[in-house]
Formats: sequence, structure tokens, C-alpha cells
Amino acid sequence: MNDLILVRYGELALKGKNRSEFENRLVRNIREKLKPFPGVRVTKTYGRVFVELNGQPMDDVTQALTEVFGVIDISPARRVESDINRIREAALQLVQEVHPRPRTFKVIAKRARKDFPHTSQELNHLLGSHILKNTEGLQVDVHHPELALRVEVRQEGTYLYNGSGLPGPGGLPVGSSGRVMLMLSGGIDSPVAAYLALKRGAALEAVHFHSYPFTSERARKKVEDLGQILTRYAGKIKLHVVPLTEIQTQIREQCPSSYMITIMRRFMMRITEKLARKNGALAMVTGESLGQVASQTLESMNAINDVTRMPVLRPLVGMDKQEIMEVSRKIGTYETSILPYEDCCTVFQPKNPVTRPGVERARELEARLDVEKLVTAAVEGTERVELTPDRQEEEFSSLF
Ligand SMILES: Nc1ncnc2c1ncn2[C@@H]1O[C@H](COP(=O)(O)OP(=O)(O)OP(=O)(O)O)[C@@H](O)[C@H]1O
Repeated sequence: MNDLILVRYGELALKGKNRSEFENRLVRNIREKLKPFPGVRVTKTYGRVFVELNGQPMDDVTQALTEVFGVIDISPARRVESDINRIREAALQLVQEVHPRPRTFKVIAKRARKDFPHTSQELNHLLGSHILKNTEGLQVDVHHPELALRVEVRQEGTYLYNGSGLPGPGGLPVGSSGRVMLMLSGGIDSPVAAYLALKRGAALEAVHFHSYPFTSERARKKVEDLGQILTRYAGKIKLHVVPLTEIQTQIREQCPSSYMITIMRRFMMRITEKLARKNGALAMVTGESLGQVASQTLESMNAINDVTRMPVLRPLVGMDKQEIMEVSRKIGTYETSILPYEDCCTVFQPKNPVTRPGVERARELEARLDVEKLVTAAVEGTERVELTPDRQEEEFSSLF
């Protein structure tokens, strides 16, 4: 049985202080992620992370690690005493446990402990010939082996692992790039934008605008569910649920319907910025792409962006809808996103939205409203929901 997982991590470009911050953050995030597996021990040595299973299931722990940003690959491993017979035995066992069965292999040994009696080259031969003698249908291929068996002889023991492990998600550990405020709708795009921001190390809070009673409790629950799925990658997420009904009603009464969406979005930006500043976030994130819909033309982005000086990250800007949908399926949000519940934008959707709104015109129209008062009231009416990765399990176990 493999009792250890070896986790390798990336950004090659990181150096010095950044590197140790990256590593410490990664170890913390891995520990947090593996909390549901009591007894598991996470340690950092020689530029990798080792996870000791202590009886926890290899497959489940491995699966959890594929959701931790910063991880490059994940290999089942084992540690044995640095004794040639023990190493030989472990090498053979490890080869026999690989599925599907490899046809070719290569041993890549490294003697980090110089008082060990065999050199790296000798170890390659000793272990390779032992494996060949005790298996059938397996050949050595030094150039393109299906299995690269890595062996590292170190002071405290010898590590053996499959050099072509499961790929991790890459990226930077969540939290290493500061905090962002995600604008989370119930659609396909914003959860994908969240995933990409998390991938670059941003910690996440989210804001959702609803128009109760025009939008239903089910629509709100759907958004909480999406946030809940994102906790797999993000850890805890604070979700701010903002009432937009009064603002939308006022816009509808005072402004032409063609500017409804533009002005409503300007309010959303202002409120999101306020919540971001209050909560220590330094940027907003949206699921906008370029040219997808009327509100995502460059003119529209200008008219909307006009109300804020805070950076607005749009991680999907260069992606096609098809690509966005693929990521959405991969991260597990797609099925929830396509549930047909109404959104605050769709219930107030005008028949003739302007596709190229003017900045000046938007400002003029908005002057008919008491913007400050409306924004303050919306911020004051905001509810907070804490989403945590274990909520689903708790809900599930409370059924029994
Ligand atoms: N009700 C809402 N609450 C919070 N943010 C929203 C809301 N509606 C829209 N947004 C933000 O504005 C972006 C653009 O929304 P829009 O409806 O124009 O596009 P979309 O492509 O349908 O986006 P999505 O698929 O994320 O709903 C969303 O990705 C999201 O970041």
C-alpha cells in the first residue's frame, strides 16, 4: 500500500521571499482542504509537499488535491528505510500497483545521501534489473517510458514514486494575490471568471444582486449553490446579497428603458466597489466577455466602468462561449448555472437596450436619481451569507 502522496508545485519564476510565501500559503491551503481527512499529515521538504495518509483513502485525498491551486502534480509515493533490499522490494511493488499496467519503464534514481553505498547509476541498474526479473511483458525504455519510477535516497529514508502523477490545477495558491470582489450572477460565466481569478491566487468574496419579490427565493438559492461549489477551490466565501429592487424601480420610473441595463450596471459597480473597499478587496471581477451580448460592447463597458476607479478584472475577455462552457463543466458549476431561474437583469430586461450607450448620456439620465442615497440604502440592506466547504456534508449528515 502507498502511504504517502508527493505533491509538486510550480511557479518557476518565483524566487526568494515570494517563493517562501507561496510555499507557506500552499501548505496552509492543502491542510485546510484536507481537514475532512483526520490524521493526514502535511509537511514540506526539499521543495515539495508530502502528504502522509495515515489510513485515509488515497483516491479521495488525491481528488481533493486536484482542487488546490498551486499544485502541479500529485504522485502516490512510499517511503522506506534506505536499505537496498527494502528499496528493491518497494520499487517492484510500486510498479505492480500502477494502473493501467505500463509496457515500458525507466528508473530515475537520485542519491542525495552520499554515504549510501550505491551511486545513482548503480541504483538505476539494480532496481531496473530486479523489476525486469520479477515482472512479465515489461521493457526498459529510457527515452519515452510509460512509467518513470523515481527513487530518491535521503537521510531519513528513501522515497519512491511514479514520476508521471496526476496533473494538479496549476496556478498560484489562493490568497497569495490579495482579495477580489466577484460579481456573481446565476449564469454560466461569472463562476468561471471566479475560478480563473482563484487560479491566479486571488482570495474571493462575492456579491449578488437580487430583485425580490421579482426574483424568487429559488433564484437566490441557485446563486448560493454556485458559491458553494466554488468553495471547493476557494475555501470559505463570504457572499453579500444586495437588494436591487428599489434602484431598479426608480430607474424604470425615471429613465428611458433603453438605458435601463446601463444605469443598473453602473449602480451595481458602485455598490460592489463600496463592499470591496469595506472588506479589503482591491479589485472587482466580472464574467464579462467581449461582444457577447449588448451590455458587453466596448461602448457599454466604458459607460459602466465610468463610475469606478477600482480595477475591474474580466478573466473571460478573450474566451469564446464554447470554451467558457467547457470550463464550467469541468469545475462542476454548469448544471447549476443552466437551471432556468430568473435573474434581476432579465426581469427588468427592456425590449430595446442600447448597444452603444454614451457615457455623457448615462450621466445625464442618472442625475434624475438620488444616486448616493440609493447606493447607501442598498449597502445597508445587504445580507451576508458565509459559505464553507463543509456545509454540503453537514446538510447531508443532518438527514440521518
Ligand atoms: N444579479 C447579478 N449579481 C451580481 N453580478 C451580476 C448580476 N448580473 C450580472 N452580473 C455581473 O455582470 C456580468 C455580465 O452579466 P450579463 O448578464 O451581461 O452576462 P452573462 O454573460 O449572462 O453573465 P453570466 O453568465 O455570468 O450571468 C456577469 O458575469 C456578472 O459578473
